[in-house]
Amino acid sequence: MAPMQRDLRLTRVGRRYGLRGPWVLRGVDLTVTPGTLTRVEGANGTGKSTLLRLLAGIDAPTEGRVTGRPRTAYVPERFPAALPFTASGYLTHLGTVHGLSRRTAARAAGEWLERFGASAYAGTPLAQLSKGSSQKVAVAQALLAEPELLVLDEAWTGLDTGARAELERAVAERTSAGGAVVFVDHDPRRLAGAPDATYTVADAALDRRTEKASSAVGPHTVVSVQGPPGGQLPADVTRAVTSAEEITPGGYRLTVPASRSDVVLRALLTARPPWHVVRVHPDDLTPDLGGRS
Ligand SMILES: Nc1ncnc2c1ncn2[C@@H]1O[C@H](COP(=O)(O)OP(=O)(O)OP(=O)(O)O)[C@@H](O)[C@H]1O
Repeated sequence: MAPMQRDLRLTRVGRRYGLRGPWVLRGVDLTVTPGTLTRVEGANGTGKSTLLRLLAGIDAPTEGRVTGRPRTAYVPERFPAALPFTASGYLTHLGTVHGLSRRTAARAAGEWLERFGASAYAGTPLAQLSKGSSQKVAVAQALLAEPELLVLDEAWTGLDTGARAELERAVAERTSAGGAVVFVDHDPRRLAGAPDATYTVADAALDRRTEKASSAVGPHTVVSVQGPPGGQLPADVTRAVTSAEEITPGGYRLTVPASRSDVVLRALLTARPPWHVVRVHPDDLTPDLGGRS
């Protein structure tokens, strides 16, 4: 499956509804990088869904530019359930729209319904599904597309515990595969600690929370690795490290928060081809940036 190729970028983006409507968003600059997870927060009615629709490409800005559009899938806050399809018929249809053969699409539809514990409703017309079950179909249609960018607007709402966990897993799979995920969720514990960036929408603007603060302090480990000259570090590694310094062609010195060293080592060793881990040692030289170590 193809990773996202380049950054999606909003430049001085503004959106208002109607000619004289108030600016819901104005002067928004935002870059979404391949392999990253981005959280968007904000009080009710501040413009989170508006921002997500712009990112998903289903709405256009009133002013400003959007560049680098990846292949995108979107789970809207409200899923249009009144379509004349069964759950599996709908997913299979969408799979073929995404270029899958009918047979492959039907198999993928079945697999996603099973992952979300919705196999029993495969043959049920969408209009007869409960809210939670139709939410599972909304999520499955987005994941089925194996998108480069996945945009989730309150996608966990209405899902049962098992399906909620499954969606968190699917998000991690997308970012590991080099895709990007942007989400809004009212539960602050949703994917806590995982986002690479968190933005708050307020007063039509976007504030970036100082992120990676927790990774800049505390104990670090230095990992020396060797890959092929010109080889790209796996996306999971780039996401987790505090710094990556190329010392020789293909030879990197990675400074990794100790809490993430397992993740980094696993990603290096399971990469194809795997990276050679030359040395792992605690870093005594990392400046203490205010945290106690
Ligand atoms: N299609 C539309 N037409 C007119 N106004 C709209 C439209 N969509 C959103 N708005 C207005 O834009 C503002 C921001 O709405 P938006 O749905 O983006 O906020 P939100 O932060 O997602 O809200 P919530 O947390 O309640 O879902 C609101 O004042 C809303 O009424």
